[in-house]
Amino acid sequence: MVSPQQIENLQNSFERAVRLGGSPGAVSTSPTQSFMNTLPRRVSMSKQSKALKPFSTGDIKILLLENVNETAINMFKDQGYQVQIYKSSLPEEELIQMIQDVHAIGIRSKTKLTEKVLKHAKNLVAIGCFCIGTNQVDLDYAAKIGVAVFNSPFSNSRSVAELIMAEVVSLARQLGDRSIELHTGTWNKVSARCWEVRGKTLGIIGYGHIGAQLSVLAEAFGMHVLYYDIVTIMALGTAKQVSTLDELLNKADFVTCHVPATPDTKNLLSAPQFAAMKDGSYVLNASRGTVIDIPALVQAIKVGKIAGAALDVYPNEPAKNGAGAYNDELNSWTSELVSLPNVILTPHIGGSTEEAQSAIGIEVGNALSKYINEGTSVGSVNFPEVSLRSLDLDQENTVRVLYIHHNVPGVLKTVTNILSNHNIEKQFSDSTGDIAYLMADISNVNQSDIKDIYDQLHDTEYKISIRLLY
Ligand SMILES: NC(=O)c1ccc[n+]([C@@H]2O[C@H](COP(=O)([O-])OP(=O)(O)OC[C@H]3O[C@@H](n4cnc5c(N)ncnc54)[C@H](O)[C@@H]3O)[C@@H](O)[C@H]2O)c1
Ligand SMILES: O=C(O)CC[C@@H](O)C(=O)O
Repeated sequence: MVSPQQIENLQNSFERAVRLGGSPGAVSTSPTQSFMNTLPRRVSMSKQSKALKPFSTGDIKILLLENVNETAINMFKDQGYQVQIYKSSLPEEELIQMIQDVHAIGIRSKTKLTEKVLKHAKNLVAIGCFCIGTNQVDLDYAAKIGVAVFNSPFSNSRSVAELIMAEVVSLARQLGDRSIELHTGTWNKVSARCWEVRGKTLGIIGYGHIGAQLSVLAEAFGMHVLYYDIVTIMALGTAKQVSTLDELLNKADFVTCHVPATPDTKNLLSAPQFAAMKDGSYVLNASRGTVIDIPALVQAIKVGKIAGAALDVYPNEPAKNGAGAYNDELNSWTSELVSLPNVILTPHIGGSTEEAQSAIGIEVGNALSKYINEGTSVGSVNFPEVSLRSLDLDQENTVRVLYIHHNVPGVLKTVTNILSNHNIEKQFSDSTGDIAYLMADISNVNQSDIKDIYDQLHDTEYKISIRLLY
């Protein structure tokens, strides 16, 4: 039960935050309604935590592109952030304009956050990829300018695995072709080269979140599962890891790709790999468009080596939905591909289910909010993962220092010197490559000290960016 006194204490702490407003890098505000709604949960903890809610959240600008789910939109709006929403991605020039003054940007797989684009982001602290893949972001450059990138590593894995299973059955039964024929009035009741999947072998390239999930579903269909991965991974069920890609290609009836887009996976399946596959086998790709050499696949289908394919991803994909968007201008081989029999083409919908999108919205929305409000970088894909336990409610005049810097000797000594007039209650520092991130809670800080601390940290040689939260 929350006592009136407890609530009053909490409100007082926010009023104090409002009074501290105007310090560099952070201004304060009263708590938002959503935050107040969580009061009973927060204050019933045995040791009362002071949730940092340091900014004037009304000043935080978030740009959301590519139809990011409403779970995230609502979360940001509830916190009082200014949220700008677009259903599609933006052309580069427009993106450069829009990114200039936002504090966070949320994207999916289409928006390319290149060095050229990120150079124009003056206030950006975080990027949320509302998906699994992060190859659309220049992660190293983002880290170099102190921008943390978050994603949702497995919220849509099941959706992709289910789609692949559906496609395995559909390819085996030539379902796409039968459906198109009937839509145009042709009755074509055939069984030639239509198969059950029971007893057939599924070859999974990349046995991560999706590959492993798929393995379980395939075995439930009575399939044998082989997988190839660059690391040794424990098999689920009776699946077997093979030691070479060729072994998998030689033995599988269906080959499906679930690897990230990396230089090593570019054209992982090309003419030699199709040649190594069994006659009449099938190819599926719901990973990234660069993983399969599509012109080589077209050839392998034309000569009858490959009996069908299901593709969800392409080297170039349209920026938005619409008729005529998928054409030869986008990828020169489009007309040839669409004219082939038993080829299922989907518009990058592997992770597009209500369940997945809603879960991704919550996960990435939470990660961005925690990073903006508290500096917690846990889950970041390009940044040291740093977190400190919350401040206690009764910790007056405590400031959280977030200091991102180049990972060179002597920096911590300099920073500790600057903070040494105050009590460093706790601190945590970690580094990844050249980027290091220090989080420290310092107490006994008067309002008048804050600007001074900020200025001194700002003048340090190896700083990348600083935020002070209170
Ligand atoms: N179509 C969609 O809508 C959709 C949805 C989600 C994910 N994806 C894509 O699927 C990819 C895989 O997703 P995941 O969640 O399973 O990723 P994951 O990171 O959990 O698993 C990837 C696996 O691939 C392995 N791997 C990496 N390079 C390899 C190589 N050269 N050869 C063999 N194995 C290699 C890794 O060791 C890892 O086990 C993502 O990177 C993303 O690009 C697409
Ligand atoms: O939703 C998207 O745009 C991307 C889905 C998928 O490719 C992912 O990486 O999670």
